[in-house]
Amino acid sequence: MALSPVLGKLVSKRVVLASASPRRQEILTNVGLRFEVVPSWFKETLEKSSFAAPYEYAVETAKQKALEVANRMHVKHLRTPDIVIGADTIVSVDEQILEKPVDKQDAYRMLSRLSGKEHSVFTGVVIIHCSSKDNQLETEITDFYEETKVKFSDLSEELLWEYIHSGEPMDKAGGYGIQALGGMLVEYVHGDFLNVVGFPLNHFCKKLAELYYPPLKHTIQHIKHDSIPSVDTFESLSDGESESSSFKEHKGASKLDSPSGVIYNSENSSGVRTDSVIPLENQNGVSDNATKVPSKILDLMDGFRASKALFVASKLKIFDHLKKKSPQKAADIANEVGTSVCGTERLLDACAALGLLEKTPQGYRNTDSTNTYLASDGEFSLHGYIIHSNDHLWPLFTHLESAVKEGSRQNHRAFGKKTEDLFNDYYQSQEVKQRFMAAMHSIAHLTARDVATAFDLSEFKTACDLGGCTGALAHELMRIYPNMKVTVFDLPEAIANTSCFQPSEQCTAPVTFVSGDFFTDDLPEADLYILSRVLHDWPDEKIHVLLKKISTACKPGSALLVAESVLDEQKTHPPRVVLQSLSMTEGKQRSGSEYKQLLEKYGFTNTQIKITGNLLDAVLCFK
Ligand SMILES: Cc1cn([C@@H]2O[C@H](COP(=O)(O)OP(=O)(O)OP(=O)(O)O)[C@@H](O)[C@H]2O)c(=O)[nH]c1=O
Repeated sequence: MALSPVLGKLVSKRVVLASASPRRQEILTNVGLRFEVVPSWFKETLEKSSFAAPYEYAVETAKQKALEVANRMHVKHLRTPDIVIGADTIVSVDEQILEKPVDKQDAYRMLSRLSGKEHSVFTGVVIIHCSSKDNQLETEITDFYEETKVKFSDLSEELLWEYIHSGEPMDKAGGYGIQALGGMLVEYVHGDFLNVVGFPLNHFCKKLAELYYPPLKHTIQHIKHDSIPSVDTFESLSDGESESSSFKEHKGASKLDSPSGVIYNSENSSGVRTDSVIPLENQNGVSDNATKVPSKILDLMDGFRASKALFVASKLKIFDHLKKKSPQKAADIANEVGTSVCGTERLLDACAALGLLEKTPQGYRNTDSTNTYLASDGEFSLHGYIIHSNDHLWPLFTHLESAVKEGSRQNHRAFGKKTEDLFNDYYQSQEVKQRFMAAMHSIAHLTARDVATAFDLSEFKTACDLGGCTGALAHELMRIYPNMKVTVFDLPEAIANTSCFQPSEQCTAPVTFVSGDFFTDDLPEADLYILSRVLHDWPDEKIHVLLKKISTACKPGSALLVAESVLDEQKTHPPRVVLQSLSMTEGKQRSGSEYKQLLEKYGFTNTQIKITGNLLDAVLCFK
């Protein structure tokens, strides 16, 4: 893809996204940018009336968010990032600035104000280049904003409330998400769609192009433009140039201090006439028709190497060793792990290249996210799921060609077993059972908070998590809703092995574990039943038995909470979920409307869907 040359400039840098917004993370991840997420603690409380224009407020808020993270990392974590990116999205209507609603009433006020009208969405973006001199943080700040105009249809009260009850508005500026259900409210969009979603990617790439490939004096011509330079400014740039043209060497020629005398005007996207400068060719003299590197395809070609490097480093517990002691040299790690020095060094370098480790002259060390997600004792460790991916999914995926030809799961080829019964497979050996439970625990623990808070569940006094395995979600529910009693109902083989997954500090009443088979045994009584990562695994006949049973067990007013990754209506997004389907289980991944239809068939109504931005979404329906 043509965007890669400029993003490629960031590959060797420690890039930090100072934002908790899952949408920003996704937009940047989707174009292959590698970065660490450090959400900002800056409170969005700047006095709005002190800004002459709404975009100035968004830019200043973005700047404060990013500066807070840069300072905190420098002072507290003693790790100065190279680049911190901050952003702030606001909605502006009738000269008012709307941020995220504080509650449903607030969402109602915002959405009724937007109904039938055109409004502007501004995202302010700040790119901070950081360095440390004499232990002082030095920053060079680049900022810009983007405006997109959006018009809503007239919204009926009923539609408005139904939308608010979906839970979608709550973490979104203006109280809507154009990328999901909120898209249905929109009559037209003028401008960059991704800007509305939370990050103006196109403008960001242009800005980087401007910073990293500043035009040289002899190759520029002055042209009058109606807007910012065309996308060719960065599309035509090859990545083949040497590192000497990186930002550091060229920063003198950037807008901050331009030796060529070229001043880059402050930009806007709303058609204000500005003088701007575009290069006739990039500074390598590479012409526009030079071969472009299809980076997305190359990334896909190499994806298996990256996955396997992660799997092997996890299996060898390298991240655990580095969490206990760092920095460490390759030879020391090889010695501890019992591997070859040359092989270990290559693996460690690969992990550093992938952004999982930092390589310093003193040795290798984990990044913060590696400590959190990859060390096996990290609070939100994915270790169990990674080992499951290596030992179970990898062999299955090596037979993908046969799976596609035959349309069936490849257990027999991958494991020499004819059985299609996933759970019998898993529970036959103690080792496989523990691995499978650790994998399920990883995902359940990581997603528990978002699933438990997707809806206000405080009205339910008793809940039963069917197939709740280690009880990760059950514990989180009891922590969040202290008046709720939660039972986990799962196969005896699973219940017998839950003890090592229980939280060390029990700050709530204990979760009750009951063993049984949800297809054949009576279900424990509850006001709220939960099916987390169950429905996608089973064929329709089994789902029929299960949902019929739950529906019968539910009293009027009881509810069912389904936690699954919900596909978009086209069933091509999120790609992670679409790819999961290739395992060829007898079940399937479903879109929001498919879940709604399925649940309605069993007498559940008022279905609400919350896309959480985490690995699992939540669907709540009532009997
Ligand atoms: C209009 C619109 C907004 N959003 C989201 O609204 C949040 C804005 O809030 P923010 O303060 O800029 O960001 P945040 O989520 O609080 O994160 P942080 O950067 O940590 O402050 C961001 O999430 C955006 O995606 C959507 O997802 N879709 C839309 O159509």
